[in-house]
This record gives sequence, structure tokens and C-alpha cells, in this order.
Amino acid sequence: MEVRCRAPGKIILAGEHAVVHGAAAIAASIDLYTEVRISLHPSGQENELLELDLKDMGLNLSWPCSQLKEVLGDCSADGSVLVSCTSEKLELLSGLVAQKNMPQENVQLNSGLYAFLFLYTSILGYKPGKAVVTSELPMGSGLGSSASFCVALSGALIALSEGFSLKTKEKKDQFSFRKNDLELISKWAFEGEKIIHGKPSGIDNTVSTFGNMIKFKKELKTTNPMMPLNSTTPLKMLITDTRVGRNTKSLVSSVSERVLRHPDTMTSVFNAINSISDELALLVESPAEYKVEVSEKEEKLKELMQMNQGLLQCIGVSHESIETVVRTTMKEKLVSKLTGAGGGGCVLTFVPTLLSAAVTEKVISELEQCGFRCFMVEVGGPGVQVFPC
Ligand SMILES: Nc1ncnc2c1ncn2[C@@H]1O[C@H](COP(=O)(O)OP(=O)(O)O)[C@@H](O)[C@H]1O
Ligand SMILES: C[C@@](O)(CCOP(=O)(O)O)CC(=O)O
Ligand SMILES: [Mg+2]
Repeated sequence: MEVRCRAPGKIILAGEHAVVHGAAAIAASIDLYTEVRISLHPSGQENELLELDLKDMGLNLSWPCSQLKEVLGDCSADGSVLVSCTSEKLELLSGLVAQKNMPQENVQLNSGLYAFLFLYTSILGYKPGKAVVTSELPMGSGLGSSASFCVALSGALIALSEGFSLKTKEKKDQFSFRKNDLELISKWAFEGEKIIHGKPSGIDNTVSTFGNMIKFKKELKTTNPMMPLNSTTPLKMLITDTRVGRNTKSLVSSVSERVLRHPDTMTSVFNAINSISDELALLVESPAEYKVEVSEKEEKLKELMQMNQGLLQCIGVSHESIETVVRTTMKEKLVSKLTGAGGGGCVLTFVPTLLSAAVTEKVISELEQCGFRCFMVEVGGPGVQVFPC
């Protein structure tokens, strides 16, 4: 049995970090994907293995299924029953990864490997199999590589699990996830994100699962934190990868430390960001038929992004490289803001409808001279998809 599953990365138009502390945020999927292909091997053979092939990194890892069972103990292996990774289990997973003596330059991958082992064994138990992972997303740079990895992996695992309703391989056109499957995949991916991020809001796994554009706010537990948005005009975004490495977990915890030092002030900042997200949600859904309306709408969007960037700087997650992008694009009256956790990583620049190609090229060339990498993305495509192999 074999399936292939892909899940998109994302941009955050407004509200990163503040969303962790309860404010609203706006995110959209982008046309860059992580793909996970899993094939299950027949059980009952000798030397059964769980293999992981991280193609982009040229890393091949494997664990004997008997060793996994011995170390992790019996597990329910039921995809429909969500479980969280306890600190004791994380300790055991880190022991299994430590044995592999990974090269020092790959140390940031460890949390992704813990998430892989946790999700695989929690959903499929100790079935022998091989997972092959490829990604078009730069890792650790704010485009949600961690969430798209967890969503694509959870999707492939759920598709192979006992309870999955559409294992009718003959009906290839029906080989897709239903709403209930999607909700389950997003929840499992959130458990994976918790291992990688520490304290995720859930926005990244949600947008990677459901795609398009969403407003997300962790409100009362009884209400759905996700509201799909119907964007009325296509948004063109230039992404600049500053190539400055950073780690979401430590940036999120640095913001929480600032909250402890300045609780009232940070609450006010989060409230301001919440208002920016609310306004932005109304704006993207507002009709704009005529050129003048489109440009008015774009001016408002630019202003909101600019204010959000100012507040992100205020909470301590900007970076010299991000400020360089902001200044460079501002020379052409273009607005930029960081996306994701900040501290380096990727920056969004809004490209207005009427901007000439010559200006866009000039800006890109200047950014590339700073050593940055620029690319355009399509905003608001599909979420997780499964394909039979
Ligand atoms: N394709 C992948 N394979 C294995 N682990 C991955 C993959 N993509 C992301 N990860 C894990 O997610 C981490 C990056 O997540 P994070 O710091 O949240 O940045 P971002 O989500 O913005 O890319 C990586 O260090 C790694 O542990
Ligand atoms: C900073 C945050 O708002 C987004 C993090 O995104 P990324 O992992 O940097 O792509 C954290 C979260 O919402 O879980
Ligand atoms: Mg992440």
C-alpha cells in the first residue's frame, strides 16, 4: 500500500506572534509544497524497518520496528484517537534520534524527526514502511515548512490508517479527503507542530490543511478558531528570503518572556495587531470592481502591513536583514513586512496591480545584491491533497 500526500506552505498577512496570545491573524496558503510518500511493507518479515528518506537533505534514516516497540512500548495506533506527546515520550524519541549520530549541521532537524516518529507510531503503530519527503519550502524561514511537513505526513498516515474511509483505490477520482478527515489531519499536525514549536497557535497547520485564506483566532474552545475568507482580488506577493536562519520555537518563547516583563504594554500591542487583522479581513473580502477602488484598497492594505511590521519590531522579532528589505523596497514606495516568526527568514512585499515590471525587476535586483533570494508566490491555493500511487 502506498500513498502520496502534499500540503502547502503559507504566508501570514497579519497577526503572527499575537495569534499565539489570542489575537486574530490572517494567513493564506502559497503554491510551494511539502510532499510525503509512504509505502507500507508487508508485516511478519524478519528485520522489519521504519525508514525515512529526507531527499532534499540526502539523509536516510531507519529504525528496526522491534526496537521502536521495545523503546516506546505498546501504543493504541489508532488514527482516530488523538494523543499528545508527553515529555517522557519526547525523551524516548530523542534517544532514538540521538543514536543516529546526525551531523552537527543537521541538528535543527531533530525536532522534525521526533515529530515524524511520534506521528507515524501514534497513527500506524510499528508497521514496517518507508516515508520519502521532499519540499519546495525553505526550512526555518517563516513559510511554514514545519506545518506543511506535519500536515503532509499526517495526511499520508491517515490515508493509510485502518479507519480511513476512502481506501477504494479503483475509484481514483474519489481518492480525496472529506471534511472530517481534514479536521483530524489538522489536529494531528498540530500535535506534531507542538513538538517542533513548543507553543503553536494552530494557524499554520490549519491553513496548510484547508488552503485558501483564513482568519484565525483562538477564542473560546467552543467556537471554531478558523474563518475562511473570500478574497475578492488576487494578491501578488514578492517573497524575499534573507537567508538568515532562525527558529520559531525560540522566537515564540522570546515574545512570551517579553509578555512576562511588560504584560500590560504587550497586551495593548496584541490588541492593536488584532484590530489590524480584523480590518484586513474586512478589506480583502470587500468588493472592488473599478481601478480606483482597487488602488484605494491596495493603499489600505499597504498601510495595514506597514503598521503590523512596526508592531512586530516593537515586540522584538524583526532583524537587521528584515529592516534592510523594508528600507530597500520603500525606495519604490513598496511596503514589506516579515512573515512567520521573524528574526530573519522571509519578508513579504506587496506588489500592487499597476506596478510596472521594470520597477519590480529593479527592486528584486537590489535585494539580490544584498545576498537575498527573491521569488513570487501564488496566494490562496488548495490545502492538503492525497494521491494514490
Ligand atoms: N521537510 C522536512 N523534513 C523534516 N523536518 C522538517 C521539514 N520541514 C520542516 N521541518 C522541521 O521544522 C523545522 C523548521 O520549523 P520552524 O522553525 O517552525 O520554521 P518554518 O516552519 O517557518 O519553516 C525544521 O528545523 C525541522 O525540524
Ligand atoms: C510566530 C507564529 O505566529 C507563526 C510561525 O510561523 P513559522 O513557523 O515561522 O512559519 C507562531 C504560531 O502562530 O504558531
Ligand atoms: Mg513553523
